[in-house]
Amino acid sequence: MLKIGPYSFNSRLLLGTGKFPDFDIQKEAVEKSETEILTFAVRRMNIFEPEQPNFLEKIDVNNYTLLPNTAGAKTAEEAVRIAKLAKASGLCDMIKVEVIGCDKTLLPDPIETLKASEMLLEEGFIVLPYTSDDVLLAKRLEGLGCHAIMPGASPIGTGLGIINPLNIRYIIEQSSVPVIVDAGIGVPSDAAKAMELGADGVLLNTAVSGANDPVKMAEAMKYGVLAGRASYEAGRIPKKFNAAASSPLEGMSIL
Ligand SMILES: CC(=O)[C@@H](O)[C@H](O)COP(=O)(O)O
Repeated sequence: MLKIGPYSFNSRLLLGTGKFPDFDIQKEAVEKSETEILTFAVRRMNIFEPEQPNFLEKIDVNNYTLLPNTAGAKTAEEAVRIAKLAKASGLCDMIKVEVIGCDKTLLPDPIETLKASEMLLEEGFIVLPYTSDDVLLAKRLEGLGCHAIMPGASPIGTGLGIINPLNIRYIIEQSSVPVIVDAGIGVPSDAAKAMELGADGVLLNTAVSGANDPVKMAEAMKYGVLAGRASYEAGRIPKKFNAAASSPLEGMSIL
């Protein structure tokens, strides 16, 4: 079970909803992924204009927990404004804090992310900040009371996978709240790697929406997350630098 604040989920895969070729493929991919949490940019939603086109229109949103995110915010104040808008429109009280500090790298602004998280916690939100893989910043965010920490594997949309597994491992080891590796996942083995490191979940979007076959990739990601989690729970063998026969012959007579 993935537990975030008062919420529990069976699936550990969180899926972004943007950039799909069309709404039918989006719907099918979401279903195949078996995700229970969908994230979307509040700014892209016509939340106060139900008659306008809705980019989740094909999805039965009652079957999912919607995780609004503050994409587009460049300051803490903007992020808080977006989060309040989401709450006012009746969306879930969970918020993914995304305050981008650089248009080229799309890396999160650490200071504004920290500020926004603090302000949103004071407002009673369930706060999930998207952060870099900075170990000390992750600790500071947890110290504020954030309900989960979402370190990036690599910059959004790059599909480069986990650039710094050691930092992700440190963040996981020190954290007493769920760690969800977010952004930069390219293939299911990246998602599996995150889970093998001990992540509680993985959030991804582009790897599925941009795949040649998004529906098949959504299913593959589901298995990647499941395999990685099972491997983590099973406990891997230690890495060794000396070979050890898989079928030891000691004590056996050679024919
Ligand atoms: C959808 C969302 O929240 C993105 O900002 C997220 O970080 C996913 O990144 P990828 O598209 O690289 O998976």
